[in-house]
Amino acid sequence: MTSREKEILEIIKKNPMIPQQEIADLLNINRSSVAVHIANLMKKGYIQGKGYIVREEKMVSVLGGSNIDLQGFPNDKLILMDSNPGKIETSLGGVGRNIAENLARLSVPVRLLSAVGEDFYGGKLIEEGTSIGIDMKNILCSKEYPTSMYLSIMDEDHDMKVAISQMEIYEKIDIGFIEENQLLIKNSSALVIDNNIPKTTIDYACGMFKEIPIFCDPVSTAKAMRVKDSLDKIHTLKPNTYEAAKLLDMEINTLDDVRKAGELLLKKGVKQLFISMGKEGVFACDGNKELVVKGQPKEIKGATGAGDAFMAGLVDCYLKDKTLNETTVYATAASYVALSSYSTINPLMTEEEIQRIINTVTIDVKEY
Ligand SMILES: Nc1ncnc2c1ncn2[C@@H]1O[C@H](COP(=O)(O)OP(=O)(O)O)[C@@H](O)[C@H]1O
Ligand SMILES: O=c1[nH]cc([C@@H]2O[C@H](COP(=O)(O)O)[C@@H](O)[C@H]2O)c(=O)[nH]1
Repeated sequence: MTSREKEILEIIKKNPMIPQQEIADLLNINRSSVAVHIANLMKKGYIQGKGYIVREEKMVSVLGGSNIDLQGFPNDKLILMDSNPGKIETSLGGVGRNIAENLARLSVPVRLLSAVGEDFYGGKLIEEGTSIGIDMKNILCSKEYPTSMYLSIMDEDHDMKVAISQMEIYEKIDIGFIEENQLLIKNSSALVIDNNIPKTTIDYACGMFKEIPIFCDPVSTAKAMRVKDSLDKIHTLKPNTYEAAKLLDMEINTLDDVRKAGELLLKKGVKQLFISMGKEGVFACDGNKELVVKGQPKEIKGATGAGDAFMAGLVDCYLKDKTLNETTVYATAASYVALSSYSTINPLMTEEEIQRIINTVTIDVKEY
C-alpha cells in the first residue's frame, strides 16, 4: 500500500460514506486521482465495497391520546332519560391518534407517542394504526390501566349532546416517557401535542423541544388550561371558541370577541392561531393577518373528528410552507372530508379529496 493509499484508507475508516470530492479536498489532490487510489485499494482487498446509509425521513411526532370511540346516533328526535332506537358506531379515536391517522392518510410520515392498555382494544389500536401507516413502535402498553374510551351521544342533527371519557391511562405519559423518547422527538419535523396528557408533561415537552414547531390541540374545555403556562412555546394553537374562552377566562359570543381572543393569545406568544367555530367556520391570525374562512359543506354525517382533520391539514400545510390563507382553506376542506363520514376519520381522506372539495365547494375567505 502506498502512503497516499494509507492516508485515504484512514479517512475512509473514519467516515465510510465520505464523498470522493471531500477526500480530494482534504488531501489537496483531484477527485479522479482519489478514484484511482480507491480502485487500487479495492483491488488489493483493503476496501470491500461502499455502503449506503439512507438518511431517515423526518417524521411528525404526535404526543397524545388514543381512544376507542362509541358514538350513538338516534333515529329520531333524541329523548333524554329514555332508550332511543338508533345506530351505534364504534371507531378508533383520541385526538392525537386521529390527527396521526389523518396525517398518515395525507402521506405525511408520522409516529404516535401514546399509551394503551394491555387489552383487546389496546392491541386493536396498535394493529390498525400500524396498518394505516402510523409508526406505533413507541406506544406505551400499561398493565395498570385499560385502554381509554370516549362515549358520546348525538342528537337528531348529529351534533354531540353529551359525552363521557375514561382516560386515566394518560397519567402514564409522564416526564419519564418524554425522556425515553426525547431523541425521536428532537429529530421530528414537527411535534403535535394534544391536551389529553398531563399538564406537567406538556410543560416539560414544550420546554425541551423549543427548536421544533409545536402544534397544540386543547381537546376540551376541561383540558384546555393544561397549556396555559406554555403558550409562549406553541407555534400553532387550535382551540374552538369554548376552549379559547376557557384559556383566556373571557366570554366569546361575537366575532369581535373571537378577534379579541386572537389578539390576546398572540400576545401570550402563540405564533399562529386558529379558533374553530363549528358551522361558523374558523378564525385565523398570525400577527400579520386576520381571516375568517367559512363554507357550506355538501353533507354532514358526523361532526366528531372535524377538528382533528382540521389540525392534520394545518400540519400538512406547515410542512409544505403554505400561506395563512392557503392553510386555512385547506384545513377547512380537510374538516369537510371528515364531516362527510359517520366515523371519526373518513377513510377517504387524501390530499386529492381535499383538493376536490376545494374545487367543488365554495369556501369564502374574509380578510380583516
Ligand atoms: N356543522 C358544521 N358546518 C360547517 N362546518 C363545520 C361544522 N362543524 C364543523 N365544521 C368545520 O370543522 C372545523 C372544526 O370544527 P369544530 O367543531 O369547530 O372543532 P372541534 O371539533 O375541535 O370542536 C370548523 O372550523 C369548520 O370548518
Ligand atoms: O377528553 C377527550 N375527549 C375526546 C377525545 C377524542 O376526541 C375525538 C372527537 O373529536 P372532536 O373534538 O373533533 O369531536 C374522539 O375521537 C375522542 O376520542 C379525546 O381524545 N379526549
